[in-house]
Amino acid sequence: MDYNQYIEIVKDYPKEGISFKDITPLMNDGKAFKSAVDEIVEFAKEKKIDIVVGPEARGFIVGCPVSYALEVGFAPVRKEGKLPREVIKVDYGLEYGQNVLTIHKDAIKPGQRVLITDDLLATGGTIEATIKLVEQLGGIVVGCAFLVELGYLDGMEKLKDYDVLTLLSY
Ligand SMILES: O=P(O)(O)OC[C@H]1O[C@H](OP(=O)(O)OP(=O)(O)O)[C@H](O)[C@@H]1O
Ligand SMILES: Nc1ncnc2[nH]cnc12
Repeated sequence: MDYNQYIEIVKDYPKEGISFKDITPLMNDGKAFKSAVDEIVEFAKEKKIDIVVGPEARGFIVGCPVSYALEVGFAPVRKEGKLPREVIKVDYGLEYGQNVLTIHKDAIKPGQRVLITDDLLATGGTIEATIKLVEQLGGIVVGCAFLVELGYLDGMEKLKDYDVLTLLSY
């Protein structure tokens, strides 16, 4: 499916100079959303995934239906201060800021095969931080899947050693 028509581009949001790719129209359309989730599930099917990991907040939207379809669990990666039990954390930068991501220490067992999902790959700061968290816990990242990739930024460079699926590129 061509997902291009389901992405709204918003100029200068959230900061001047940023061309924001709004994925909410894609989620609003049942057929397009299902098709996108199905493509990620197909990508993941042969990888023997044990658990899906997604970063807050839009990574949850993509990751949860994928984990449901694969019949595996989902582990949330959240911004600092949001997870209630013992966490490990990583600092990271993104297209419009700086932040800290965390994961519960017991979210992933050593040796588990992990699929990471997010809505969009921009600078790659978020995915890089998420990979670090998973690998620090002993997880094996066997795939990363995104709805959208911003090819004019160098996020993909950070994923050279990983198997990556993106459904739409700008
Ligand atoms: O490749 P990067 O430069 O790291 O950018 C991509 C990330 O930025 C957005 O999340 P954001 O941190 O804005 O949070 P949100 O999902 O809560 O809106 C998006 O959902 C990705 O996770
Ligand atoms: N340009 C962009 N559009 C939507 N989400 C983003 N996350 C980081 N950069 C983004």
